[in-house]
Amino acid sequence: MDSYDLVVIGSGPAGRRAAVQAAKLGKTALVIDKGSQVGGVSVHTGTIPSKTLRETVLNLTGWRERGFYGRSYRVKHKITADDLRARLIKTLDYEIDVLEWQFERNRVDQVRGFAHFVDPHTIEIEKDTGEIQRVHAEAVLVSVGTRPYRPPEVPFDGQTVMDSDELLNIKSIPRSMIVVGAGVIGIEYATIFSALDTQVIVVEPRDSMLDFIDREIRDNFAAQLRDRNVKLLFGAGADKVEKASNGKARVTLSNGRVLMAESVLFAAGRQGATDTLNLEAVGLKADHRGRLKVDPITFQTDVPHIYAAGDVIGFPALASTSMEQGRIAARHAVGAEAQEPPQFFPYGIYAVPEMSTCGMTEEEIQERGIPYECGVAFFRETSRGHIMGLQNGLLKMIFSLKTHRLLGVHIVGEGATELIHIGQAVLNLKGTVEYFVENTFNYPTLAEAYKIAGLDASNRMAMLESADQGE
Ligand SMILES: Cc1cc2nc3c(=O)[nH]c(=O)nc-3n(C[C@H](O)[C@H](O)[C@H](O)COP(=O)(O)OP(=O)(O)OC[C@H]3O[C@@H](n4cnc5c(N)ncnc54)[C@H](O)[C@@H]3O)c2cc1C
Ligand SMILES: NC(=O)c1ccc[n+]([C@@H]2O[C@H](COP(=O)([O-])OP(=O)(O)OC[C@H]3O[C@@H](n4cnc5c(N)ncnc54)[C@H](O)[C@@H]3O)[C@@H](O)[C@H]2O)c1
Repeated sequence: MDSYDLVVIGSGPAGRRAAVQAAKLGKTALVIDKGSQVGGVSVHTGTIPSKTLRETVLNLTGWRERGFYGRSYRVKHKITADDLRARLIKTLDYEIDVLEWQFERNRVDQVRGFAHFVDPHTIEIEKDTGEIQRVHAEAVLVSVGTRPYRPPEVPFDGQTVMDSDELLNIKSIPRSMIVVGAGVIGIEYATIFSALDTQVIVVEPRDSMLDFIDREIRDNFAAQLRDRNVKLLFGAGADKVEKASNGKARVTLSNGRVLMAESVLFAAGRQGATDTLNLEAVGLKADHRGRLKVDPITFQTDVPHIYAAGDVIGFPALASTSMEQGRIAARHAVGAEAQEPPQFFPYGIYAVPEMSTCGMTEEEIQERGIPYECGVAFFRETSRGHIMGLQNGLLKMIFSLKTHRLLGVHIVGEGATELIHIGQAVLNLKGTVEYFVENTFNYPTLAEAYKIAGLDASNRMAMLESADQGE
């Protein structure tokens, strides 16, 4: 039986970072994945396909140019599902090639097959060929990720009623779509399809969406969606999803309302892929959503040499954070020094328009009773915004009145997911409003919005401080 310092189950962002990190430290590492190619959900059905699809849609529709040329401007008329897939295939091939090469040059071994535990140090792999292989592991990283939640009563058929994996293989672009669930997946795809002129209705049982985002940013985002006729139906969930005799999909809401559309995207959450790991053999148990509990600093499960990282441990369930978790877990597993995960990480929502956030929202700051002031800049105030024809886009920063430190940065609009990193750096380096006031930014750029928002906040903070001194 082959023996490894680290055996990784799942080749998504957490698994691959962990394996490469262990190999860089001179350890032997094996990655097992049941998929036919490396990369995990991130490469095959999640992050990369959805972001490639978004980019294709923005390019082919001419979305970014409509501020200048009007809402009817199109780069390509009659966009087809094949148009959307063409770029996807090329991008995925490239991603897989890069990953394969990374494993090769770092001497990370790979096996394709289903893995499950036999005992705490032995893992059995069932290969496609039917062959069974067992390996010994000094340490194990469980990074098996999640799969879409598919209730048995929903009649999934991959075309009329689909989950987010199946959406990537649609034969034609639907004229209308009901999106069940206003989580990140639902909202990203709802807005991407709306940009393709699909009439979209979003259904969500809660009274609002994406509550972890600052309310002012969420409200601005929702107003932009409503302005282009995306229907946001909150406060009633989908009770029943059916295929009607006319070939369309029918969704009955918990308040009795009935909706009909050409297609339904069912995006009501995801389920950890732990059910086939035979966790009983190692004395571990997943929760009702298939997730594993870990130590938040070391990523050890209750069995010290078995680690878990990535979506299988739950929030924040991002490719970005999964990679860092995997790296930290691998360092700890092989006895190398590992830093704690950083306090502030960014969250990027690649909707149309995009949003990004880092640090505390205004609501959280109010709850904690911290005295604060906000600074806001609209992209249309920047020269770069004029050049790009931007009519929307907003950057908001929140500062402590006492220490002047940046507490949170929140952006909606073009480039939000790139711009956020300036705010993230200042946050993690404990910077203050003075950083934005005293530094020069490239001109013309959208990053200038930081300067404008910093000045906005600083002016009001100075006013409040001079009033306090006068009292
Ligand atoms: C539609 C969508 C869009 C997303 N967009 C973004 C985004 O823009 N930005 C972002 O940061 N994140 C995004 N995410 C989240 C991101 O994809 C995940 O956070 C990330 O993929 C999690 O990585 P992971 O390492 O946990 O493993 P995953 O990527 O989930 O991969 C797990 C792997 O484990 C394998 N596996 C499972 N069970 C077994 C077994 N028993 N034996 C062998 N192999 C097994 C699977 O085949 C799979 O390859 C998105 C997700 C989805 C679904
Ligand atoms: N850009 C990104 O970073 C990105 C993009 C996509 C996904 N992700 C990750 O993937 C994970 C999963 O995303 P998700 O959107 O599937 O899950 P989610 O759990 O965040 O959202 C599911 C939504 O469906 C709703 N819902 C549940 N039952 C419903 C019903 N019967 N009718 C209507 N709505 C219902 C829930 O209230 C919830 O709002 C997230 O945690 C996210 O971190 C990240």
